[in-house]
Amino acid sequence: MDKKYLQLLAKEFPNIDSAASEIVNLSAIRSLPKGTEYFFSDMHGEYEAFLHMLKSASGMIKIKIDLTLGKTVSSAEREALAALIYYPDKEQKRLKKAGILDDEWRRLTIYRLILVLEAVSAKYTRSRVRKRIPQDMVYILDELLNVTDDVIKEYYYDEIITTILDTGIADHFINELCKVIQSLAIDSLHIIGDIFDRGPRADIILNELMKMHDVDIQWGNHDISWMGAASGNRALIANVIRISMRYNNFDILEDGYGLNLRALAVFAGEVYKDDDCALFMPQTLDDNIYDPVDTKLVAKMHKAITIIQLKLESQLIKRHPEWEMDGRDVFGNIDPVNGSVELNGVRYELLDKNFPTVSREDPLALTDEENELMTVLTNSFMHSEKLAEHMRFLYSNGSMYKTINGNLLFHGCIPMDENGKPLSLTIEGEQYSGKAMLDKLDEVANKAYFLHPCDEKENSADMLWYLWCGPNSPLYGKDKMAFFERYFIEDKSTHTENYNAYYHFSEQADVCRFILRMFGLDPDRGHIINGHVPVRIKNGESPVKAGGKLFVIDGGISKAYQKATGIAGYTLIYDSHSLNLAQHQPFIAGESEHTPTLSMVERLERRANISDTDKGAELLGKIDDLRELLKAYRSGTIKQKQGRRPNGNCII
Ligand SMILES: O=P(O)(O)OC[C@H]1O[C@](O)(COP(=O)(O)O)[C@@H](O)[C@@H]1O
Ligand SMILES: [Mn+2]
Repeated sequence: MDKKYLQLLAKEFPNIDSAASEIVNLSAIRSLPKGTEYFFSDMHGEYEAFLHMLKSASGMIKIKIDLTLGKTVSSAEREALAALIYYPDKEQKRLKKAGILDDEWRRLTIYRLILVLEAVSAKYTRSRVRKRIPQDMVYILDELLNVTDDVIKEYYYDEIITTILDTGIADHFINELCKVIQSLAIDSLHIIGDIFDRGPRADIILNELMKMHDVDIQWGNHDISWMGAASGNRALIANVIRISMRYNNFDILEDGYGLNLRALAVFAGEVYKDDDCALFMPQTLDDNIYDPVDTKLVAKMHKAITIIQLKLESQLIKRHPEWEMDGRDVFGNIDPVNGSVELNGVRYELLDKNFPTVSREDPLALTDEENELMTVLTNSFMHSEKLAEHMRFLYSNGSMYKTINGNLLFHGCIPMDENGKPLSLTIEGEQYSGKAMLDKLDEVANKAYFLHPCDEKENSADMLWYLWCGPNSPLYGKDKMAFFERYFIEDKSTHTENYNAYYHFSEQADVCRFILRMFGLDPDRGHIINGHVPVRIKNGESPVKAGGKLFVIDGGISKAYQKATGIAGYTLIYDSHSLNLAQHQPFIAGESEHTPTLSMVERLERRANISDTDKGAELLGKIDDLRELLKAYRSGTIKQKQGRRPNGNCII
């Protein structure tokens, strides 16, 4: 082994004792049960429902409460304890008002919470639990959790709880205990894309995700659209604003990201003064709390930004003939004077014929005012600190796909032709397909955001628009995005969007096995986990496909899609025994009981330990390195130093 590397390692483990004891530690960690992984997708800004899923660990905390206290505590009290764990601040305030918060309640509650904490932390190392506990509580909780003698334990508990009550810190202590339970219940979190759009506050979801210890994101088409907007792509800036207007979402833009929409309001109010913009009335799923805007004005803003988007999209399509998207150059084929468009050789009359900013000679050109407006909006996007912070997080914790613990995670599809062969895409002049396509697109996505202004940055950001809606985009996976047709054309046959052949082929286990192998995974053990396509349970569809090789977990957390799916989302939960699906019912704020229906989709042949996970393989690599270091110390190739390892040995 490289001597330089061993010398670096020797700085951390300066002698035989410290290296050997680290080997023992790591080996012990590898033999613990694997932590519980949670998979979510398609949250689409529904922060209240999603936060509830996080806080309750999608029903797993309630299960632990029932297992621990089911025999001695009534079901109403167990439910109340669950509500306290999920919303400790709010619940304590409510109980105080109701006059329930006395010392007896506090004593009982602390005792019960410690039992639940014991249950959720049972499979973690002591050091890992300590890391999740706030500094001022580490000592007390460590003591409480680790007394083993039952007689001493009872006495000890009483003593410590009495002191907590005497010193007046009980309410704070209860609060923190609840948060530690929440935090330990979810070991790692995988988000299979589409955090943004439709629902009210994707920014609040991101704030919450940024607090989690171990989270990864596989970008969805809606996330990439925001990433492209934040990279300065004007078509995508128009797109994210259009979708916000369509759902009457001002709070995320103005309150969440401080993006100023005044210029758009003024422009739309003037240009569409005498137009009621009836086709553009917003759908209101949730009221704006901070920025209520008159819906008639929203409709004007919605139309104004849609027209700009359509012009910019046609410009993009013309700039990139390699995308072969001429068929989507709708504004290139519009007759703004008599109000019609030609699509695939058929001329359609438009439902709205008022186009004050579109000229017959050059329908794709922005007017000076539109151009100015886009400059203002672009500046606003480029200067939002909060948006930049969220985007950096999406980049640092996100990617086009992820392989983890034998599974393959991506939002949309691996684009395929009618014969099930991976389709290729021209990127930077070269053809890519399958895994290589996703790897290349990951690189392009990074260049779009992180390069300084230059042609390469701009072309990369253009590619993010393609990823949003292009026919061979692995994040989109449909032949077209028919939003123009849905606004402007009555004939519903033009509204149809056809899914890529992947969605048909991936129902076959053999195809999934082929894809898993393409990503270097074991097809016997692995699964593909996708979002993007709402699973219509009420029409008899199942999220478990291809004989259990593929899970599609878009169950409609998004309110806009709950009518179609019949439920309110899924969580896939992968613990050391099995893979389970939690099926959620619509979330109603203020109601505490939202325990989902759990069903097991696969039982593991034997309990999985950390040694069976990617982390376990990483630790094994470390153990091998340390063994080499031991050899080097014993042979004298590297000299030992006295002293201990600088910062303890809390690897996991
Ligand atoms: O229902 P909405 O919000 O108008 O969105 C419809 C559009 O969203 C899409 O379904 C893409 O969004 P998803 O990735 O959430 O499916 C398009 O195919 C479709 O044109
Ligand atoms: Mn999607």
